[in-house]
Amino acid sequence: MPMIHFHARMNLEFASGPGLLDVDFSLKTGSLIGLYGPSGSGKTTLLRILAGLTQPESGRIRVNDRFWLDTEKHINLPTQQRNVGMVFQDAALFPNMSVRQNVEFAAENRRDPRVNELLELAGLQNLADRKPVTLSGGQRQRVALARALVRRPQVLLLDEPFSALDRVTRDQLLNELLRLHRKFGTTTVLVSHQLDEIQQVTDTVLEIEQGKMQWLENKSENRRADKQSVSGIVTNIAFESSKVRIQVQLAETIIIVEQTPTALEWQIGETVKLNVDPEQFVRQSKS
Ligand SMILES: Nc1ncnc2c1ncn2[C@@H]1O[C@H](COP(=O)(O)OP(=O)(O)OP(=O)(O)O)[C@@H](O)[C@H]1O
Repeated sequence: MPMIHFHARMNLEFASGPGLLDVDFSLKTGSLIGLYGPSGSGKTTLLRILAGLTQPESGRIRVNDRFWLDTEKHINLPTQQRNVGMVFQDAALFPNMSVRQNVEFAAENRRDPRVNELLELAGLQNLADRKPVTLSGGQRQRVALARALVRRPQVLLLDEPFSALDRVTRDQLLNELLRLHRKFGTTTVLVSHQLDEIQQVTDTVLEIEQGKMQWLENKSENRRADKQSVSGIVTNIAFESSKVRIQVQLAETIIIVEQTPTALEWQIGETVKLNVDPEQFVRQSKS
């Protein structure tokens, strides 16, 4: 079965002091995995090692039959030869090029039919002639995703690509990511420090903390089971700059739910159902 094997050890300066990044995992080619962990735990470093942007003290990366890295044998393929696509939090698009030109520029051949296919799949046809400066953050990230996929990468690396976006846009883009993944089957690593974001697209989650890893598959099942559906009445809606704080009265508890203004569908006095996840809500006792 086509697999990716990754093993790397590297000394890092964590916030708490020096420590070792020590990661060893295998995944099936074509899978979508989440890489989850707190800030400074080693997620970006792991992606950089995969991409060939950082070299660990020791390690081995095998993608199907090809070694990208083998420190014992002094193999270390440069990034250009690793065939990875990358999307970061802030899409660095070429400002002087249109959306179409940005995607074409990344393609091996400007006339590759994949350019049009991706513009269409990412919902960018109507924006194809616009310059990045005229796009919203979500639209820019769509262009970045299309650009990363146009070269048919073997591995797609996504480093918190949607974390600067509002929740509604983020959810939309996560759905689009899932659709693109199902269509192309590109092996994808999605980094986030928000577990709920990752769990929207995959149950296969690698947790990394202070450079040490563990698989979270079972924990994610448990977390889902933890959620409870409860009914409550909306008792107050307060608009703040970029969000809405909605107060929902349950039997014994008042819960504050934060939403973006565009997602607001509730009215005061309405009975609503909440899927309660303790990490998503600020609980307040009834006074
Ligand atoms: N080349 C390096 N040498 C030594 N230490 C490093 C190196 N690169 C990063 N670090 C340190 O390793 C730790 C992990 O960094 P990394 O960027 O991988 O974390 P992260 O999990 O991606 O964090 P965030 O979610 O904030 O982006 C940090 O404390 C960082 O300062």
